[in-house]
Amino acid sequence: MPVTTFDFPEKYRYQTGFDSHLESEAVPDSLPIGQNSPQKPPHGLYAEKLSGTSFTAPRHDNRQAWLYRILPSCAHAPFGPAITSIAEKQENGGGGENGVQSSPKLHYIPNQLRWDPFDHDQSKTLDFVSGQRLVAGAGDPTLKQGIGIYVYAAGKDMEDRSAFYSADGDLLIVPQEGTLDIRTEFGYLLVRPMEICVIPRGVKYHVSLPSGSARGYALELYQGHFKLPELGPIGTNGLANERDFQAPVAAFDEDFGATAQEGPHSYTITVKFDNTYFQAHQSHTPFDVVAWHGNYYPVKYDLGRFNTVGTISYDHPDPSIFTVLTAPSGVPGAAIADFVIFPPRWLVAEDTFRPPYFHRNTMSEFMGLITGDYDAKRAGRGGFVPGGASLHNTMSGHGPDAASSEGARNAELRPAKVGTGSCAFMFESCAMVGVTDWGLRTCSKVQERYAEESWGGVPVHWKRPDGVSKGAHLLK
Ligand SMILES: O=C(O)Cc1cc(O)ccc1O
Ligand SMILES: [Fe+2]
Repeated sequence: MPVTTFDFPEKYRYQTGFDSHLESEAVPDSLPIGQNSPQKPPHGLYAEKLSGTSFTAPRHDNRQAWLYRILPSCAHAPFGPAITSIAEKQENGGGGENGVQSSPKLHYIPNQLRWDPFDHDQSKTLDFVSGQRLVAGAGDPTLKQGIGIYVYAAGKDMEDRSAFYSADGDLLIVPQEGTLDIRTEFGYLLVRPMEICVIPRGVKYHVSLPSGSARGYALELYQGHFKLPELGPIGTNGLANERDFQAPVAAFDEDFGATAQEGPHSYTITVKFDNTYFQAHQSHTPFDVVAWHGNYYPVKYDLGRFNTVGTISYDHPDPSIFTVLTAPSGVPGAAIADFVIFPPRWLVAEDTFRPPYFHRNTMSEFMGLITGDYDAKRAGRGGFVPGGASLHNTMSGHGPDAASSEGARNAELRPAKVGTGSCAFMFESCAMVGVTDWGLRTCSKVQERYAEESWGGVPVHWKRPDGVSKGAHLLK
């Protein structure tokens, strides 16, 4: 059989909508009309359903897609152990045998943590999958509960004729440097810094790097799916609008033999399954979906389109007003993962301490910086820097550092634009977040004096109304 690649000039043309029911066909009349499973689907295609929720999930949660493809996904040789487990990949020495639970050990610690920028892949030996490192997480993918927080650094494309999928969850990718050219079963997504994308659980993809290297952050959702936050009194528009989410259009290759196992080339399919990597081979391309429809599909979003709202009177609103996407935990109002951004915005609040307030939170806050700097944190070397991160875990006190706090107390409160040319983000979770050995030690990026340098110098301003100070300095 000849190997051809259809040349799709519209490779990066998208259709729009978040959790919409979309459909796309790369060849006209490939989608059956009025039914999903005709006796013989059009053009000799196979119909295959991809279920992102149980069949019986309530309508507003239900996520399913129908794929019309040249060969069904089941036609592959058995999976065997691949690179090993996440634990081994991270040089933790953890065991990762075929089928053995091998999530890395997580350290739950109350200290505030901040990381210098994570290393690039200078060696050019890591691709988007092998270049991922689990920094922190909570829960367990086998129970479909919790999250994994990753950083990635890649210096090469994934191998030709390879694809990856995660059975563990949906992956929210936040590129910090370098463009990701993501070929998915549903079509292509080009994702650049200041854009994000979500690849749903089970969707196969291949990542190449047009810019040669890439670095960024990712959050894997072991439970449920991201939604747009409720808008409440904000009304019908605002924050991230549905129409700004972009989904691929169908695109496919033809590379197969007369039967599923007689193709001319071998494709490697890698799956992350309970944080353990398995590989299987098949002799037909996994990117053979000619048409699809449904509401379970990968999507990208340009953070520059976020419609930021804030106070126009006084006080510092909670950062929940900056929520781009939220993944419910099951407890009303408590997210297992919120994705929150801090975009450029005007601050106009009167008689207000304008930076993020001093804070202890039952939710844990993992922050990263895509570009620029974050108000209330020291920028530059040793500070909160693009490509670095911080974690303020459940009930761990944090807030503006001493210099920012003093500056804000004394600032003249004119309207001021903050965050120009910058974007920080937060993965906020109702779970207590544990840190991996890699995150605590192996990466060697933890700033040992973060808390001391940030808050050790916070001055006492307390004045007793009676004018008598009992400060220790007076007792000496
Ligand atoms: O800790 C942080 O920097 C995140 C944050 C920002 C904000 O504006 C208010 C509260 C909060 O936790
Ligand atoms: Fe906070």
